[in-house]
Amino acid sequence: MPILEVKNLTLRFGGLTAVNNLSFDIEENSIMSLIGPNGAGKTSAFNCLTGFYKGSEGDILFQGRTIFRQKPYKITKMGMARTFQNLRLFKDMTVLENVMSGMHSRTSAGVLGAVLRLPSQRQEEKKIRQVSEECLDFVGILDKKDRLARNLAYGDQRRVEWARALATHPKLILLDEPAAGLNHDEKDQLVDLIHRIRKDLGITVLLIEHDMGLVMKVSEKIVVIDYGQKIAEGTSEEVKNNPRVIEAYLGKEDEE
Ligand SMILES: Nc1ncnc2c1ncn2[C@@H]1O[C@H](COP(=O)(O)OP(=O)(O)OP(=O)(O)O)[C@@H](O)[C@H]1O
Repeated sequence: MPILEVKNLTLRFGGLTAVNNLSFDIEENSIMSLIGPNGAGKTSAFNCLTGFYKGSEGDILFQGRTIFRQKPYKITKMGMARTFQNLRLFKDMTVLENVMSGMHSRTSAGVLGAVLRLPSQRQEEKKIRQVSEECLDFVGILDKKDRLARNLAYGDQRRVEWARALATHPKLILLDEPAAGLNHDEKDQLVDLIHRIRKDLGITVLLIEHDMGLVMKVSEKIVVIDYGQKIAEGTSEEVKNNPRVIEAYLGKEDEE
């Protein structure tokens, strides 16, 4: 059963059509990648899925319910989490505080409880801390939880972002270029992490990624877009040998 159904999604910026009549499904508990040359519309499509951009036309169903043009926090609450191409950490907060901050959209004790430090609030805070530590352990940086985010190496800062997204207990996680800036070993660890996110946590993964080695290693399905339109869809083998995909990539390289 698909966890996400994108139906004829179109996004226009004035005269420019960034996403053009795009349709695809993501099966529950699978790993899928959205790829395409620079400027193909991948991030724009991601932003529509997560509510950061409001699509112009089409529909997006998450677990059978429409999320088209919904607010980002509502979509997070429904069980979709994302990371960003550019890190968005609170650099002067600790690693643990950064992860805990991601869970506040899901708390229930309310503002009054927070101000008065009611027992219910303290209980909830304890739970948030525990889950955040579990997520930091999962991504392999629990030992760095009390360090300021700004003092972490770049690869570890990326891990904080992943932990923060995982802490919201998503059903679907969207990773926007998770391998960008990582070294060879870190990329290998990322491949392992993506597999564990699906296998151990039962979370469906959608990624945008330029690193084709990584995409080919983890994806069960790949959707390729160019100029906002889907040009191919299939397994790594199918996509790799598709003449339209080869042309889209080589054509763009020639232009550069
Ligand atoms: N906020 C915006 N306003 C106007 N045009 C935009 C906006 N965001 C993206 N675009 C345009 O939409 C098109 C698709 O851009 P997008 O960033 O989605 O591509 P991409 O596939 O994610 O590229 P990359 O791989 O380089 O990140 C581009 O032509 C881009 O210039």
